[in-house]
Amino acid sequence: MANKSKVSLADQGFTATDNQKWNLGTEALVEEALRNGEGSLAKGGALVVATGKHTGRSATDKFIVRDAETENSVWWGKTNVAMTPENFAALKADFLAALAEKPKLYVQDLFGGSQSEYRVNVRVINEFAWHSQFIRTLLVRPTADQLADFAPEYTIIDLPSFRADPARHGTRSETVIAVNLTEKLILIGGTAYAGEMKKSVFGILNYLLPTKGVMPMHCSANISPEGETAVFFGLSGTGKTTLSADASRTLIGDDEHGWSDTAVFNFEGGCYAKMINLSPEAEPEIYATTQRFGTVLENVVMDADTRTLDFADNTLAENSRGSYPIDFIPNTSAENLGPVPKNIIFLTADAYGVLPPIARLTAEQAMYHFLSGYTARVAGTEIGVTEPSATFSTCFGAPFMPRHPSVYGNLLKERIAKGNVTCWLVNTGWTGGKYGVGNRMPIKATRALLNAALDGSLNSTEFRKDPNFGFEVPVSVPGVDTAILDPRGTWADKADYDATAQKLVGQFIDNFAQFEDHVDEGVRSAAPVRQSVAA
Ligand SMILES: Nc1ncnc2c1ncn2[C@@H]1O[C@H](COP(=O)(O)OP(=O)(O)O)[C@@H](O)[C@H]1O
Ligand SMILES: C=C(OP(=O)(O)O)C(=O)O
Ligand SMILES: [Mn+2]
Repeated sequence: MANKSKVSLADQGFTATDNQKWNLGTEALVEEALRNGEGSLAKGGALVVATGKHTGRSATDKFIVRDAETENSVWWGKTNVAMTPENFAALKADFLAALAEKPKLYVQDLFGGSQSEYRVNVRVINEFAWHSQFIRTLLVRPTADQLADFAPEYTIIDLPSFRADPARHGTRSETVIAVNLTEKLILIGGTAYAGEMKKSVFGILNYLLPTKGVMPMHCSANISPEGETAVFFGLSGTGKTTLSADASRTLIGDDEHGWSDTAVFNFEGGCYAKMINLSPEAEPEIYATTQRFGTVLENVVMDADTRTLDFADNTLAENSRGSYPIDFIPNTSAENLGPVPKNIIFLTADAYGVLPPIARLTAEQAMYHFLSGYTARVAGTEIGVTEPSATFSTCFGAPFMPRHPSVYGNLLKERIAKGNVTCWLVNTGWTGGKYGVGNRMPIKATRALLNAALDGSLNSTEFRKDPNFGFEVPVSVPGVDTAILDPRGTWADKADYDATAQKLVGQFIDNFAQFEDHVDEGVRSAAPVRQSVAA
């Protein structure tokens, strides 16, 4: 069969149908998906699919096998949850039995990582053609020559129809993402959310690269016309993908990067953008990707007759997504890298409306915020529930970081200490009051503030010190409504602002207790300050 690898599934010890589709390209995979009834075509040619129950990652169903390899190298706790080798063995046996039953399989041999010295060979075995299309879009596609002698190092078996058994497999539910770093095997079952696959590969690289002197980062990255790189850290929904796609800057990538001694490089070959309320005016580059063949749209609602897309419709998911090859964005780096960064941005979507839209951080404050990894989620979809809830996810990506946060933190510390980098905190969340009272920060305002920070012009303006957080906040920025720069001023009820700010300060301090012993006094004293607030 064309494109079949020199290492067969049988060579890997897997029993499988002969009906294997190896390294199919976009046209063949989309045709397969349509023929299998997995999805339909939208106006312009994008493939539209629905995932069913799981429309986002199942963070609480993810496990790492705890064995000699991982016992002392993984940071066990709430996010990295252990699976016993015995449970994994049972799960693997059941996965292989399920695999043997599939009438057809899609296999892709891909790279995790764009740079040859820092990448892993990943084989992904899929039940769905659209998943095969997704992962070959998101990972890096080998050339024909590279495929000819490709040997898989890590293997992902992705079977959405598999149902895990908590009694037999030690899982929490029927859904499972089980990572075995010794066997170099990842088993994904009971979910059709495609993002699990790409974030699993991210987890492998986050495990491996610190030992090679590379800092792996949950961030987007782009380059100014002058050749200066900026990286944008942030948890899901804070704006990495949105803000990194900017016609005036060259995109390196939207989600996963490594910072070596000489460069910031992409791990991936594609992007995965949020589609909810996507606006052609605010996000023209991303919108354009939805109107063409090769893009996969996950849980976007479409009119069956006209095939027009309705990005405002959240009936299938709030987390609707579009995946597309990186070169669907007009201005991208051909080498998938840029120089080491001049600016580091921490994006946070503060639903409390407490943080300013932009603040400049000292090196110690940057470490404090990196280890904290704050964002705030809106309270959910229940009517009348308007209280936001704080989320602290260390390194702005706890679910993907197998090692102790201090491993990643120390890599950042070394890099900041080399100098020549400015760190910023950017609130893409609420202004004019908390969620339910105020509004989401206009994308235009965020972009204008970022541009001023990144072109250096902001550095020469006047700053004030934030009384709660101690960082510096610009007083006025050309082209931006001065009023939004001071969040307290945007709140109708100042006492409510002060109380809400102090509530958030308290949550930061409580969360940071776990890191106190891992940082020096400088970072400890970069904490926000508790103040007595008049009742
Ligand atoms: N000021 C803002 N900055 C960035 N994104 C914003 C802003 N206001 C609203 N949004 C919306 O928030 C979402 C950010 O999502 P995305 O960029 O995909 O985040 P991430 O890549 O960090 O998960 C998008 O749907 C975007 O349209
Ligand atoms: C794909 C994801 O990443 P992000 O939301 O950060 O873009 C995800 O968290 O599932
Ligand atoms: Mn993203």
